[in-house]
Amino acid sequence: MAQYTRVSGFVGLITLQNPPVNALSAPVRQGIVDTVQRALSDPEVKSVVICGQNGIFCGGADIKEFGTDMFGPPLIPMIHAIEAANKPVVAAIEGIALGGGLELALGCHYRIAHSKARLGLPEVTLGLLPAAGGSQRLPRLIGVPAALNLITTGRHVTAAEALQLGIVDQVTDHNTVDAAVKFALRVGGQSLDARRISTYPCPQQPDLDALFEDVMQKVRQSARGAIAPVACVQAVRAAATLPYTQGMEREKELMATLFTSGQARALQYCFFAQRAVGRWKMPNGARWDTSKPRPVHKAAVIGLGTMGRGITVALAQTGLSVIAVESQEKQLMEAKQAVSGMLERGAKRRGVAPVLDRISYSQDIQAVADVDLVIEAVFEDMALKTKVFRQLSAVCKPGTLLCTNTSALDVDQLASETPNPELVVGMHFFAPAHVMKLLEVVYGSRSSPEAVATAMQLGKKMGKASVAVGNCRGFVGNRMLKLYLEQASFLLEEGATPELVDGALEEFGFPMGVFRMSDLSGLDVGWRIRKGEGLVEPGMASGQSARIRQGRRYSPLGDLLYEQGRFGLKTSRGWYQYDKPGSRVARSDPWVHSFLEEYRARHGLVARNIDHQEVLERCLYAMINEGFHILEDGIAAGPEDIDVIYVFGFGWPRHRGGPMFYADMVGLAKVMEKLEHYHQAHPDVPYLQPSNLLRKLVASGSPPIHTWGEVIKKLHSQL
Ligand SMILES: CCCCCCCC/C=C\C/C=C/C(=O)SCCNC(=O)CCNC(=O)[C@H](O)C(C)(C)COP(=O)(O)OP(=O)(O)OC[C@H]1O[C@@H](n2cnc3c(N)ncnc32)[C@H](O)[C@@H]1OP(=O)(O)O
Repeated sequence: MAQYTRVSGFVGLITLQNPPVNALSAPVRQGIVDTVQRALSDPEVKSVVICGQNGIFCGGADIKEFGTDMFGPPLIPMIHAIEAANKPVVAAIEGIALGGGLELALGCHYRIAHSKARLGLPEVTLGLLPAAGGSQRLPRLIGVPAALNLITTGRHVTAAEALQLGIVDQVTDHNTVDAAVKFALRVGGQSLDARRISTYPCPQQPDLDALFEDVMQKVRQSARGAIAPVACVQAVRAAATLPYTQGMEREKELMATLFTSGQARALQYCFFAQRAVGRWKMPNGARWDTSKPRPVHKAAVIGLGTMGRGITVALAQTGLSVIAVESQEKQLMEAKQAVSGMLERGAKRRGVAPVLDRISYSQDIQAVADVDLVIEAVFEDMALKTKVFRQLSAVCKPGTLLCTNTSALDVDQLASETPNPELVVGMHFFAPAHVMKLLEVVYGSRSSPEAVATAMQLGKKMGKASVAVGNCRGFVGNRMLKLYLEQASFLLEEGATPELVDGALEEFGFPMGVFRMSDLSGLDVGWRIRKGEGLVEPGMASGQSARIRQGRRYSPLGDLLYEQGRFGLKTSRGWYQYDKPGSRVARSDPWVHSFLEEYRARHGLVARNIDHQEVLERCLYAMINEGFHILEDGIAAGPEDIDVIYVFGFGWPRHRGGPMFYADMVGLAKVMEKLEHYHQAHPDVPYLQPSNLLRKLVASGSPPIHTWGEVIKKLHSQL
């Protein structure tokens, strides 16, 4: 919908009306076409202003329309008609002008933005390109390098940067629509010959071929297999080398490939999944819209190891007062220095002042007496955490929320150590906690809806994708990861090398393969977790029972490397070798290859050829199958929760949507059949057996992912 009014006697004012972001749905496009026509045919009207209602210009094409039978007037002719108009059209940009919204503004003859507005062409993040002329107009307006930067990254720019780049003509701190109307009155009747961007030649660029070659190489490298960034470069190249009409043809051609691609579907799914996880619900019926979060002004962090330091930084950067507690003096001093460094570097990057004075440090847990929320981040040991929770219960004011940053331990057990278990939740951050965008908010069986709502809201304020999950060993992320890691080790036993496994996973789109990741996080970390699970005993790694533990297949390879002091990056030896401790450049290590050969010989294992496909199927399908168990158990409320966790916390390539979306894309029947095949080949790996839910979904004809909830509900009602 678009409203039309005549203002100041001579200006036709068109207001886009489609809350919340005035997306260009079919009725909005129809409204624009009709109102522009009306303004142009009214002899009293000398100029036109286009704005959006509620202080928002336009959030772009309506993403919900993609993948449906689109009707209504198409964007390109609509924007052409505006550009071709014989009366000046001014875009009054408040709030946002994104995607098709900015393309609409680029079709106008002038653009005036409010100083707080943000502009951008984020189509690439949805697996698309700015195909309503944006890829052809923007380079003509601001030059090839700047346009390439904006279009291939999808980043938003401030009004100030937009003015500097030449995207907007004027920035105002006052009422943007009033400023635009005034401007429109002034330019009414002036020639528009120099105002139609499509008629501009693209600004000359020395050595265009070298520029595009360089950009293409960089884009391909960072895209990790995503096709949209590459298509964006190709479209801008068309703008730089072809006349406008031919450039538009190329834009259309490239868009046609992207529009129906699986990657675009995956990225658009991620967009909505990211928003859906905010609408959390618990199995007991508590939900986001009926649970009120408590205000949190002052927080405490207990334990200043790597995680505690990152959490302290994240809280302080969110504007909270933080009390950081560490009982060991030396550790406290080191932490203070490290936290200050992180805050200073972060502030420098963002061009703001560091917030060092928001944090006070103490060795004494009594210092947390008046905080609203505590995040415990001590060593991953139940006895130690229990002790801390008992102390906190004695020290904190009534009603303080007690959160644990455990990555796997039982939140209910910790809650049972306190007189108010309803105030206990898990807040599972991912390292480095001030950088990584994921937070698992773990509710226990007695966590109150208010406690969950508070942790979720705090996570959102910290800029994290926060996902509410149930309590079980490893929660969602680590529970699935365990099987992925195990399969990777089994593949080494069967004949693969770390390079082969990592190569397959990196080709799939992970930023690093499982063994490079293990070297980075430290083989000692994995060893300690397995020890905590009773899987590791000294000497056991090479004994008779080495490859069967707790009644099922086990690979002691990681333990053997640990016993050799190969902890990964920190010791410059792990699954790979590194030039020096901390170096990130992984080089193949012949020692590891001989070690694997000797290991196989010792255990009578015959190496066979393993290809990339098997690596992907074994590692990913095992993890996906566990995802179905998690849904069945009600630990995650829906597949979106699992997918957001994997995309934001585990480097799952966003253009593949997350593990559960990927399973849907591959086909549930195929995933099930492969799991059955691998389970038959490895009967000592029980988790390769397809889950009930997967079987049920396949039996119901593999319904699309957004309807799995109904099958899950039915399954629960039968239990
Ligand atoms: C064969 C070829 C066929 C060719 C067909 C051609 C058609 C296309 C032609 C041209 C290309 C143009 C493409 C585009 O424009 S793609 C869209 C580009 N725009 C964006 O990517 C913006 C996406 N939105 C955001 O980034 C943010 O939502 C925000 C910054 C606008 C606002 O952020 P915030 O205030 O944090 O609110 P939410 O993110 O929570 O959003 C609120 C609510 O609004 C929904 N929403 C947002 N943007 C859109 C949109 N563009 N379309 C539909 N819905 C949108 C969002 O989903 C939230 O709702 P909820 O999911 O129900 O919570």
